[in-house]
Amino acid sequence: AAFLHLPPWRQPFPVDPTQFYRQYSTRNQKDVSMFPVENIRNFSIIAHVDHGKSTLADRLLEITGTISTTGHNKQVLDKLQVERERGITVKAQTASLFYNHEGTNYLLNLIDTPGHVDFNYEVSRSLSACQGVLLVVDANEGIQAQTVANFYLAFEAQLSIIPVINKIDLKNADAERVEKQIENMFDISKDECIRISAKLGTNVERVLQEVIEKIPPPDVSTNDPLKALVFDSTYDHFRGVIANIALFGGEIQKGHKIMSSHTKKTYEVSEVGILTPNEQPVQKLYAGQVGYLIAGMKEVTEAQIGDTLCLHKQPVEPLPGFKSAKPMVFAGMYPADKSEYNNIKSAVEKLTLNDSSVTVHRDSSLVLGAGWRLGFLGLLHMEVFNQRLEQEYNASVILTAPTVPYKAVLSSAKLIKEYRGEEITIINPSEFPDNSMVSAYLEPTVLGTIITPDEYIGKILALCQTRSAVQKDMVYIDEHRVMLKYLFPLNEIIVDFYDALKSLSSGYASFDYEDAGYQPADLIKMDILLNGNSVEELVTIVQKEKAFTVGKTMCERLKDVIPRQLFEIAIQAAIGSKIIARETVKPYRKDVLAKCYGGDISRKMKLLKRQAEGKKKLRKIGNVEVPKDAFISVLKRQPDK
Ligand SMILES: Nc1nc2c(ncn2[C@@H]2O[C@H](COP(=O)(O)OP(=O)(O)OP(=O)(O)O)[C@@H](O)[C@H]2O)c(=O)[nH]1
Repeated sequence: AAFLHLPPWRQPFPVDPTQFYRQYSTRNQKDVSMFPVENIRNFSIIAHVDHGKSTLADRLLEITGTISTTGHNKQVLDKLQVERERGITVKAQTASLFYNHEGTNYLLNLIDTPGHVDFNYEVSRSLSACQGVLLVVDANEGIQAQTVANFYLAFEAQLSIIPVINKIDLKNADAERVEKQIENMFDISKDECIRISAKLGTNVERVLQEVIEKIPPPDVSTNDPLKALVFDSTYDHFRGVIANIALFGGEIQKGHKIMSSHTKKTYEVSEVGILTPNEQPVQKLYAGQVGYLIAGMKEVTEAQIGDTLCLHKQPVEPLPGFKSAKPMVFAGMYPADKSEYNNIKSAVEKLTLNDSSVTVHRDSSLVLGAGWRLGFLGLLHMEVFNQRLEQEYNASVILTAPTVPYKAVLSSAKLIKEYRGEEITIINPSEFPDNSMVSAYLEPTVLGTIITPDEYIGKILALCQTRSAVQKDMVYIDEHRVMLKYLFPLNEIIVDFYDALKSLSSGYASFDYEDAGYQPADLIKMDILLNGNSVEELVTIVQKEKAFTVGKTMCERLKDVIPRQLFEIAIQAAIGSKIIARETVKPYRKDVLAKCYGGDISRKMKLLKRQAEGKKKLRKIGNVEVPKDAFISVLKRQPDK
């Protein structure tokens, strides 16, 4: 009561957020009007994978009383099941924190970001709603490839960067070395680094203070017309589309009639709120704040990420949208059971709303029926998407071997009716145009960054050479660590480059890449035949000079994954009508039941049942049965251990 004469934002903030809600809520609706723009900070945590973003986020949530300290809060912001299982953040999540600093109450909006290279796109999206970032670096591992990539994303977006050195509790922590790296690489004085242990909570409070002191408030005004950037959206089975928004002007509340600048469709707002990290309705959201909005958007395509929402009667100049994500890896997806087509179609639609970086084209295969050709940001992205389909939507699908988008320049486009343009993009190898129609092929390339302890350089150079990579740069970032830059054909790294790099460097080398455009390539189409039948899903585009090796490896791999059957199976790789490699799977010698001597019926039944279950996971090509997961395992250059 002693503070009641003070304006609301000068009042000491209760540590328990439930008190806050009691104090500032009317009929269960929270009120965030007590935070003028100058008391708002919007920031993100960026880091290399596993350097501790999620753990730091948990501590920040606890210190600010957003979540209780009693329960075990392990990576509260990682909500998806795949994220908990794989221990990686896939989908960026947002949380509003309340914090009192030197007598003033602040509203801090924390936007969690994924660390893996495939999800770089989510990082830049999160950054567009922020004015600053915490750049977290592991005190033991030091700067890694993704640290560099993330630093530049933040730097180019002109955000304030607060370097945080995490895990100082580790025995091998060497904060000083990491500070030197930061000074060297990013030109940030080592005095600016904060040394913390997110696990133990050491110095984490200091991080909050720096967020307030070093990151500027958003430069916006409530007096301007409403301008809300949709920076993320999720689909809820019961409530429809929930859009995450950052307000660049004006205010928004229930009942407002709003319009999408993109589609010009209008909606009535039914709820606005903040994320703590669960949805908490508020009466109004004000310029500078970050929160969510529900406005009766039912179609998954309505809440386009990057769209600007405004008042129906007050159209505004839309904010610059996001660079749309560019898919780097394509694969065919088919229902494992054809009758499931419609269920899977709706699951794919819902998942792509949450993950708009996936592109979807309808496709069909002779054997697998109707399906889709999907574009992903990378192989992990593809696996995560597949896993989410299975876990969240109970959908069972067959994924074909991943490929990159090649281009072909047609020599006489006018003569080929199907292709109107001179240059076509091929996202499906089975549609690869014949060499006789093409004057040049082009393949996508990436500029890769590898950071490694110098003892592994020899092995890494050799690996890069086998991947047709061209060295662009090599610098020492401290006495023992080297940063290498290579230009790779994208195709050479999508499947297993990262695994190979990790295993030859005992896990110490890190890798990140960015798009580097197209380059001419000498390409050719290779078929895989099983007893003379071409397997559409295994058609591969290869560099001419590598055709023989790739064909041989694929045949050998297939031999390992195709079970013996009643007859001999010939596995062949062919270019046109020329066979370039062959392996043979010998037929069964014994009947599985021979061992049972006709006596034990229950044992016989068990064997037959096991066989029948095995069959379900097989699919027929001609007369040959192939396990469904064969496609990915065949394309890997190194078999799974
Ligand atoms: N010893 C120690 N371990 C930590 C600390 N902070 C995080 N860790 C551990 O490091 C691992 C990775 O932490 P996360 O918070 O999941 O890392 P992340 O950066 O969010 O990882 P991604 O979401 O995969 O990008 C976990 O096992 C944490 O328990 C710390 O301060 N000290």
